[in-house]
Amino acid sequence: MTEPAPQILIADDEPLYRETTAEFLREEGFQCVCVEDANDALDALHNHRFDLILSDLNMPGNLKLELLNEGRTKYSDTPMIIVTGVPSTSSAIESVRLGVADYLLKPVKLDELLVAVRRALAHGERSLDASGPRDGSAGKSDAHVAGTTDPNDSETNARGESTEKGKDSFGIDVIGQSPQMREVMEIVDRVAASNTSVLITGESGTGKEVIARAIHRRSPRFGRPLQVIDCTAIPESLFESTLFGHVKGAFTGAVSDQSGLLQAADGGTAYFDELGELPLVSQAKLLRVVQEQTFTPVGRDTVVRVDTRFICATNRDLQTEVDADRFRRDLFYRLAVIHIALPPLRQRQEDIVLLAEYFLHRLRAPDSPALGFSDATLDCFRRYRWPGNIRELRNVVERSLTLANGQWIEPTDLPPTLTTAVAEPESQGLDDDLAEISRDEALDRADRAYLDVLLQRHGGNIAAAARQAGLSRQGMNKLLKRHDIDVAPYRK
Ligand SMILES: Nc1ncnc2c1ncn2[C@@H]1O[C@H](COP(=O)(O)OP(=O)(O)OP(=O)(O)O)[C@@H](O)[C@H]1O
Repeated sequence: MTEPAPQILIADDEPLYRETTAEFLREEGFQCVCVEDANDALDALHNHRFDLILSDLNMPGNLKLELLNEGRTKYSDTPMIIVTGVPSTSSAIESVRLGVADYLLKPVKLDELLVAVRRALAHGERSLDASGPRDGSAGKSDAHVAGTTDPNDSETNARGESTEKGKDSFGIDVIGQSPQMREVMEIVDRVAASNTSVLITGESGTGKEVIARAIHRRSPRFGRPLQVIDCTAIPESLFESTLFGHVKGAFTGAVSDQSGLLQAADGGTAYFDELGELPLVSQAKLLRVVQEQTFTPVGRDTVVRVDTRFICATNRDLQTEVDADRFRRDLFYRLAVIHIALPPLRQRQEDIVLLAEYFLHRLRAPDSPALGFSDATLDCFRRYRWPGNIRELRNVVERSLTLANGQWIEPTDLPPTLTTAVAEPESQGLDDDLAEISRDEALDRADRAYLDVLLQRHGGNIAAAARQAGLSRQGMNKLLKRHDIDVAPYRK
């Protein structure tokens, strides 16, 4: 017997969009019902069970996002995809808070829409079939949604996912159309369901955490926490108590029993950020957990068993670290079963403008005069080297939105360091003898020259330089260390 075609409710006040979407989805084997405003949509939902709601935001009867609110509360089993031509940060956040399956921007490419529809439907089925996520958020869909309740929430969200302060929490997970990113996403889709350890490498700001979250969201572990563990933030002496927990009195200052971060990741995913910075002593302790999925809290003599998937990230070349005996070979092989190498943004030309537009739509205040980027600005974006990668691009867009007072964001609205670097390629430290050196060396020189200009501009102020470069302070410190740059002379 053939399965009945999934039924989709399309709510949109643009007749052309509504009808072409319905026609396309019907050709793909779905049944569609079209309505032109939120009231009709709510009536339809009241009278009929749909498998998916595809809804515009700006349409009659939806001024206060009534359809979104009621759709997600009364009909929470029915996944919902928002397709909007007028995105706003608040509506995106509200959509994410309410657990929409996807938040797409018009014009939507039909193949993208199809992927989103299939994914939402698949998840909707899973939510109904399964007993539901262990945290009780049954019925909510995942797909492209980060599931963050508050963009500034630095603790854990409703599903127990740790979220990092200041991270992109709009809800869309991975933006990218370049062949490299398509390949990455294919791996993500293939590995998500398994328990295999994944190592993600790439320069700072290339989206390693975004990819880790994408894997977690597509895995059966979704609904359980994704616990972010920043290896640089744990002092060697506190590694065991932080990760494994301790009992009261185990050491001076242990005033009560405390469970560790790995306990919090039980059933879910542990994301070890900056793995390459982990001291050898701590590496040995981590190896045991990865191998045996057990650990002993400090001061206890019984072991605790956990069921955790390990995803690790680093911007170091771990193989080189292994060869130099700075990283344990056995741990490396355990953790790098699957290796995802994220290319720097400058090597994903197709994604630069896409991401810039994405951030513009996401960050733009409703009353901002800026509608888009001028051609000259897009040209700068394409030619710039983006040492801080996607994080830097996001910061540049955010800054330019604050400065822009016309319809188009112009190069004058961009940070001067960016326009200068684009205008004077020689200031990037590239010599005539380029052909004589390796590409890595050329990129290294450019990076050093960039840091030199940056530190001069900011008088050696690391925090300000990091902000400008779109790096975290820690990331900047690491970069300076890698290039052996002393900031003291810049401060004079
Ligand atoms: N493909 C993407 N689509 C949309 N946003 C992205 C993408 N990749 C990265 N970002 C955004 O760029 C910023 C940096 O991403 P992320 O923190 O994942 O990078 P990272 O490689 O883990 O950085 P670090 O090495 O410094 O920890 C975040 O705001 C993130 O949301």
